[in-house]
Amino acid sequence: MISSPHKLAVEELTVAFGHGRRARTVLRGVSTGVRAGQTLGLVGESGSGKSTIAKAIVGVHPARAGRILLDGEDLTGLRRRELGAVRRRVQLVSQDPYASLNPCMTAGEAIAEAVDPVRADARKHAVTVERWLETVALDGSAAGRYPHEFSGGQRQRIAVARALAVGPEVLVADEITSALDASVQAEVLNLLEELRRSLTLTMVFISHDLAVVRHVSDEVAVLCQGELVEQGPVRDVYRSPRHPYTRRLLASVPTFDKKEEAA
Ligand SMILES: Nc1ncnc2c1ncn2[C@@H]1O[C@H](COP(=O)(O)OP(=O)(O)OP(=O)(O)O)[C@@H](O)[C@H]1O
Repeated sequence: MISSPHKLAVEELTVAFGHGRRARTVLRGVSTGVRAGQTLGLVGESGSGKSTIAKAIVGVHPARAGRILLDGEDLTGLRRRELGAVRRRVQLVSQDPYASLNPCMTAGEAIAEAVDPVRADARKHAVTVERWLETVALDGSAAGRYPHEFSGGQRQRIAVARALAVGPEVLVADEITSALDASVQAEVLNLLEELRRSLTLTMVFISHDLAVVRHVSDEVAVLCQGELVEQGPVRDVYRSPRHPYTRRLLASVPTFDKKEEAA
């Protein structure tokens, strides 16, 4: 165990795809972290490696080098059997809820499976399923419907409910509102914020929308071509970015003038 101020820490993480001469390094020695109960915003242009970090954190992409620490415990070194329990403590919700929701499972079955992977019976877990659906402001009747029978915003709510039903300590939200209309986006974000507070979740919030990131995050980390160039309290980074890349990124959003940040 390593003592760290972070609930979740990423240390010198390198991720590459392919092998030999075809290998392509997508993340190069990235170090970042988020304190318990806080939200870390992760920003960077398209292709900078944000989703790759998210997937590496939940073990979808193996680390070529570096460590991912949860409460000081290195997840990259765990054996398969140990990994199962630990993985439940960190859940990923991504932009496309179809990626996290099985199209052949009803919302109720998906949530029941999250609660109890061994006996994923929606009827057995009906009360819990209904409670989770209500938590994300959906009607209990949603339990019997399939992902394609919901709107994009509703699907995203079910994906959030499914992830939270697992009982995670850390939620990694990867562009979860990008595909939604502005009004639905606000609803999902408000819901997420309420849940984060009530469940004292630690969150990694990935988005290309700098306004949304500023709204939800305590700290922000800036990724540029697979390298982390800056991290700090969100207000400081937005008000006085140190790295030229961060300055360029913020300058590309016209609403971020100094007056607004100073207010
Ligand atoms: N499974 C994969 N195999 C090969 N290359 C990949 C794979 N996944 C991602 N990449 C590459 O890694 C780089 C970073 O991709 P990633 O999806 O992490 O970026 P991102 O910052 O999340 O982008 P966006 O904002 O567009 O989602 C891209 O160049 C992408 O093509």
